[in-house]
Amino acid sequence: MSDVSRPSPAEGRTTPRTAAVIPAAGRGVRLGPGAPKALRTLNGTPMLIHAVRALAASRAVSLVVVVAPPDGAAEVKSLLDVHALPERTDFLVVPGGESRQESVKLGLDALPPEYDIVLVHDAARPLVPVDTVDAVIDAVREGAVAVVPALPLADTVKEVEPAATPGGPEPVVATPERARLRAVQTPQGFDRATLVRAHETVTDNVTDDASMIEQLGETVVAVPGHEEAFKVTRPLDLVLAEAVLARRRLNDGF
Ligand SMILES: Nc1ccn([C@@H]2O[C@H](COP(=O)(O)OP(=O)(O)OP(=O)(O)O)[C@@H](O)[C@H]2O)c(=O)n1
Ligand SMILES: C[C@](O)(CO)[C@H](O)COP(=O)(O)O
Repeated sequence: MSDVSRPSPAEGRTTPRTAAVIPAAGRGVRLGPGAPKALRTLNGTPMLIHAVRALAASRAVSLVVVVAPPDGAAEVKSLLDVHALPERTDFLVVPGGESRQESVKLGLDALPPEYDIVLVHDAARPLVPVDTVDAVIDAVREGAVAVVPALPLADTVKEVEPAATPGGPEPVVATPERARLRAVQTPQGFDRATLVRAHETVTDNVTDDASMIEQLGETVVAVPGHEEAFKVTRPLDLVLAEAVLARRRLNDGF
């Protein structure tokens, strides 16, 4: 295991530059038939635009790389052109791949050299609050090589064996201690060089980037996540996302 500390800004370096990679190339099979998930709308605005705005709301993020559905890069570029986005932020669009992991790698490959910190954020988590984004960036700036926002679980979790017949009962084999479990969200934040090394060396299919860092033997730390950073995965999540947006409009007074 290597040392997780890197020189921090306080130790004399200039503040490292931060870019965000937003994988948005998934189909959204669990959401049901329709356009690719990132292009479906919430309160009339594509989910991807909500996610881009959420990341660009952080003053630390100066570049957002959107990884578009493979045949949808032109459509994503025009969406970024027509929706209001902060002028201080640069945007790049690249076509994605077959898996989330491949899409993130394609986004990383497009990053200009001057970025030292990389956030990876699901387009499917359109409502992450800026405070959560900033908490992740701060933890990386303070020296962690990999940071995940995480929440305690409300349900008890069981480990099961596969069912003997599809849809049949699954034998329960273990009940992990819930107090030590966390549900992890995005954006996950990384020292860029470590994340690139992980994507170049880990060949297993994994469901998040931080687990690739764990496979390198590096330390991943968790910071508090946020309920509103939930992932839009199934149809009911769309209802929840619309409700969160309605509450925000009410709170903002318009
Ligand atoms: N080939 C892929 C697959 C997924 N993603 C992105 O990874 C994020 C998390 O994935 P998930 O929620 O599983 O999205 P989908 O793969 O679209 O969902 P499903 O598995 O239901 O098809 C999403 O923003 C999705 O667009 C991606 O960029 N490229
Ligand atoms: C990266 C992630 O959002 C962390 O919880 C999650 O693992 C993505 O999983 P998916 O099945 O690809 O949506």
